[in-house]
Amino acid sequence: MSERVIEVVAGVITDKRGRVLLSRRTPNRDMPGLWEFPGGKREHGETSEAALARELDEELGIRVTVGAPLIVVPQRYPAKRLRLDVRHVAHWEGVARGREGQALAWVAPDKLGRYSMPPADLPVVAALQTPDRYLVTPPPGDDDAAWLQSFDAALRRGVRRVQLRLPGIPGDRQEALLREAQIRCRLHGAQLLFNGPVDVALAAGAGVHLASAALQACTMRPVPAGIPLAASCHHAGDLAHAVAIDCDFVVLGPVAETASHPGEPGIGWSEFARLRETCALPIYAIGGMAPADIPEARRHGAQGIAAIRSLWSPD
Ligand SMILES: Nc1nc2c([nH]c(=O)n2[C@@H]2O[C@H](COP(=O)(O)OP(=O)(O)OP(=O)(O)O)[C@@H](O)[C@H]2O)c(=O)[nH]1
Ligand SMILES: [Mg+2]
Repeated sequence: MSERVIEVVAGVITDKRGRVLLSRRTPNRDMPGLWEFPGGKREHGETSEAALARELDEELGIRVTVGAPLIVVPQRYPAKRLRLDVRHVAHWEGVARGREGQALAWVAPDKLGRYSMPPADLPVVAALQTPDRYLVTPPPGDDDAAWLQSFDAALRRGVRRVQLRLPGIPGDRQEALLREAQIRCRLHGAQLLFNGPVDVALAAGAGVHLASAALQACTMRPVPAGIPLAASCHHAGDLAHAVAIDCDFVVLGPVAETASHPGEPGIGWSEFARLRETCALPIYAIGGMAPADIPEARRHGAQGIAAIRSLWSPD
């Protein structure tokens, strides 16, 4: 698809209580009735900051200082392509009101999911609500106690989402490690997803991470809503299938070359962003990724990074 990409900039405006401002699209525009982050199209020659300040004045009557970037979402809709550049608003002055007749709502971040929003906003909401890094566990070797100590250390360093992946480990040992990992995740308020049999994951109170073959074998969501479901994706077909079975998020890659597959180049950021356009899910970039890559990942529409080495034992 080669048609022009519409550049849109939107703001995350928060009040003193941490609530986020949403604005409702009016009946005379596309996607009427959906809630969105206030903002609009960047004009020719305008910087993103200037465009956002202008739009927020026109639409809400407030004067703003644009803050840190949150995420840039490349998104393809049936009749157009856009790049939604979302910025935090660092400071604002005035009284926000719907100057174009639109309804406004101040929404607590954990309630954003209750508002129907355009597909491009799903990754934005995920970026506000959920972790920017997803640890994939390395195999335990022959020392489970040492492995669990490293697991604890990763949680202490701030990991809050974990895929437990233990290839080649016998079932009973795997289940014991899963139980121990779940105890530790609960202590730290972290989310655990098991890359293994669904019944074993559910019995341990964990979510499910589907390897790409397991994803393709699923014809419907294998766990109830409320139990986290993720999948590993390598191409557009995987992403479409993940959407069809209603995954909560996915990982996509390899983006760069990895230590485990030397000599195999990754898909790179532009291909990542191209694949990202087609699907409205939070997507972690995997393959040679480290926390230092998170800003770049966010600029290409990723939720953040998924990694083994760099999140398990940082140098
Ligand atoms: N402002 C904003 N636009 C979004 C979001 N999500 C999203 O898909 N869009 C899409 O991005 C485009 C932005 O258009 P807009 O209608 O706000 O543009 P605008 O303020 O310049 O208005 P105008 O072109 O009607 O004068 C629309 O196609 C809109 O559906 C979002 O969170 N905020
Ligand atoms: Mg607008």
